[in-house]
Amino acid sequence: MTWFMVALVVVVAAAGLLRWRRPAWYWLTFGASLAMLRVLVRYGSVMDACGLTVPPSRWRLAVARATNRPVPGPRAPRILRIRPTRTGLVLRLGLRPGQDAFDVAASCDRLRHSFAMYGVTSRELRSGVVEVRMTGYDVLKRVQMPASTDAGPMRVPVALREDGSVHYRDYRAVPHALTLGATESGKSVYQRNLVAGLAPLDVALVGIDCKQGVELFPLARRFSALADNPDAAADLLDALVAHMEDVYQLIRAEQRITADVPDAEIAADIWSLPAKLRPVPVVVLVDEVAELALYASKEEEKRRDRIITALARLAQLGRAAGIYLEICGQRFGSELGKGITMLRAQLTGRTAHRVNDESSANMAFGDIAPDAVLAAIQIPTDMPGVAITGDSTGGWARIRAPHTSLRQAVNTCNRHANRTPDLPALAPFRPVLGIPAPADAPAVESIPATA
Ligand SMILES: Nc1ncnc2c1ncn2[C@@H]1O[C@H](COP(=O)(O)OP(=O)(O)OP(=O)(O)O)[C@@H](O)[C@H]1O
Repeated sequence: MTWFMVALVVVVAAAGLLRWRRPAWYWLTFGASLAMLRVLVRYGSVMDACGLTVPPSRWRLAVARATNRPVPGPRAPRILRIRPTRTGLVLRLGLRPGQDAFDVAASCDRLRHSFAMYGVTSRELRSGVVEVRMTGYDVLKRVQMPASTDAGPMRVPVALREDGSVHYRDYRAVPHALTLGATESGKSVYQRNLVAGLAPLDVALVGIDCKQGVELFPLARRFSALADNPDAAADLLDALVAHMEDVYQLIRAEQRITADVPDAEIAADIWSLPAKLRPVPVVVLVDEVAELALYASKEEEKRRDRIITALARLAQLGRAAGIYLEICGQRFGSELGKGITMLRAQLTGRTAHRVNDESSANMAFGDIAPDAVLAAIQIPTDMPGVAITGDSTGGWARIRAPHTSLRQAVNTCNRHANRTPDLPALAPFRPVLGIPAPADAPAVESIPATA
């Protein structure tokens, strides 16, 4: 038995050294320490080969000459810290004079091959310090979120980034977001992860699901208001605008500005109100947004204008009142009529799942991160759930949400049903719980008689 264990350890370690395919379990057992050894042993020569070294400084040359010692070699960035993680390694490098973060970013692919890692990415932490993240295997193939994450009051972990770090949806940093993707690209699973992440928090969930409620109604126990058709959605959005105005009145009443109130204590949004007075924040999830913007008659056109105006007002003014928009759809461009591009401009967070054409990717990233457009159209069809996420800083990353089934999301919502707040303004839209009446089966045409 002992010999068998020794042989197993040797074979697995050899697999790592010989660069065979390394799955996640391999990485967790041996990979991290072997990779750390490999990086430390080869660091100087790899950096030199990748063009990440600088010639020795003048004073070092002078000291060598004065002391009659050999000429010092080129110098690589200093390793400030090396840390093994669940998915790979994180290196913190101190740049030498003359180097910049772009040099390291441009060499990531060379570093990946040289250190035999699956992926290497870099980002500047502060002037002169760059963080290089290395992953040992494809972390997006089968997403496993870490057991502990850095969640916050309005910050939920929703996906894993390709560099192994957790992708958060932080409503206070990025209040409104747009999620696009072709059919079967993984939008609903992403939205389900969001709902499951928000369910345990002190937040009201409001849903508009124009697929007749099939995605959001099973999660109804955790929702304070739901609408499953454009008529109900128009009324619900008007009620939300009225709620927003009430919250603003409350903030005004609490400001009580006098000469002796320090600037920092003047409330300008719900988060600066005392906790006992603070209205509960509201996250509005809209699935298949294009359905709200389509119309076939004059009446429907009026309803459409009402919906888009209310959404634009919530996007413009909602943040301070604690109302956050999460809009999902297949396309969201100017062909949906007036007001759409104005509304889109307010949606800071952008996520694009697989899209069928460049113009759909442009709707998500054309105005903020043009190089993310190419990445979005390259997502393969056999990887549903993989998405590109970007923000107004121009940065973007490849992410994938863990596969959460509808059953798991329903269980999470039911477990936290007692947290569902009652919002008087939205009371008429509170979902009625119970088993819905069976729907009539679609009529089947009789088979024509044949001779
Ligand atoms: N993160 C993921 N990991 C693994 N599989 C996924 C992931 N996301 C989605 N899928 C799979 O992809 C398929 C489509 O997902 P989903 O229903 O979320 O797509 P969609 O974009 O909402 O499609 P539609 O617009 O037609 O409703 C599902 O079978 C789902 O199991």
